[in-house]
Amino acid sequence: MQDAAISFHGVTRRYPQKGGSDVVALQDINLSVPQGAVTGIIGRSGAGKSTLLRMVNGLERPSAGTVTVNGRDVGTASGADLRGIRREVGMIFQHFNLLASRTVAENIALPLEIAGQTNTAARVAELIERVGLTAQANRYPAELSGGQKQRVGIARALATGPKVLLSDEATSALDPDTTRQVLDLLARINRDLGLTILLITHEMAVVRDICSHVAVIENGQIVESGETYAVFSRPSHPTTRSFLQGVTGVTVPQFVTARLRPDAGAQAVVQITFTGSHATDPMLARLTAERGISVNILAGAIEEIGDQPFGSLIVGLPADRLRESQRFLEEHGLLTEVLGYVD
Ligand SMILES: Nc1ncnc2c1ncn2[C@@H]1O[C@H](COP(=O)(O)OP(=O)(O)OP(=O)(O)O)[C@@H](O)[C@H]1O
Repeated sequence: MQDAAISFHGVTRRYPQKGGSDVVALQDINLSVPQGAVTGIIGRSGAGKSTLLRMVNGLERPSAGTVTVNGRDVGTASGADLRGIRREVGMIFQHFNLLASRTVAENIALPLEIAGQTNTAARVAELIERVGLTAQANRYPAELSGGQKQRVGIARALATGPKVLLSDEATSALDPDTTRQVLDLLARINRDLGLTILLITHEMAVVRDICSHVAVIENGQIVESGETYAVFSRPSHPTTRSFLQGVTGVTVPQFVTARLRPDAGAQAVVQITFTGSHATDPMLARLTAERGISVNILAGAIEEIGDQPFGSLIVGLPADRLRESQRFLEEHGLLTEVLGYVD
């Protein structure tokens, strides 16, 4: 097992309210963020994501429980200890938080200056090159696109050589193409520097694209967590299922949904999910060849999730052979879910 870079043990955060009961932002959070992985925390607005993230660099303190970063307790750290932890934890933000009066290079140099370094030029140049902004080094934030601003944010977060990078909805203000480029950059940094990344998002597509691990948070509690492909292929909580709708690349075609019924019909419409080594197995062909069951493929997609092939097919199967087909497919490592029936 990988070591945990960040651990939450029984973490609760209450906000006292004047003349009322406390707001419980987080309740008994237990979570292990693996070293060197990209982990996503996904949840709706108000679920507790920001509170959770801000505990990792000590901007928030637990009301109960402990948060450790590389084995050091953040919740009780102060002074030099807390500064030491913060140097190991970089952070990027949805609205970039750049200083408008400083150029790209000067923004990136800022954390180095704060750390007391004077000869920053070579380090800044290296960071600028890493994020692909060499041509923009002397521009001001107002002269940059959103994606370029976030690249500056990333370079600035990396300046002091952190071991952990926190991302607070870093792509939420960006268009899909730019989002893709920024996520690619984060994935590359994770690979090249072995940096642990913990990100919060409300978009499952972000999790699909770069997270090897995911935790789903709702009402201050983690309702599901694990390796991304495992959670995607077997979501157990309704919130996870609703986040997954539309991001696994396959939806029931309109001509089928229009006729879909929840009860009986001649054909069962079944979603088949396959992951890892099963992705390329020709199981449907075998279902036909070995059992004489005809399979009507309605939609399908294969993508890569958490570095694993992840496929999803929607097929029609004869309703009177449904049980047998499901058993055959499940025995061979595929997951099946009946979506409804058509005549
Ligand atoms: N300083 C505070 N005082 C009182 N309540 C707070 C405070 N900060 C957060 N909360 C409450 O704690 C809960 C969790 O908030 P948090 O900001 O962590 O959620 P979130 O998932 O990050 O939401 P969003 O995506 O909208 O930022 C919410 O009910 C929020 O109103």
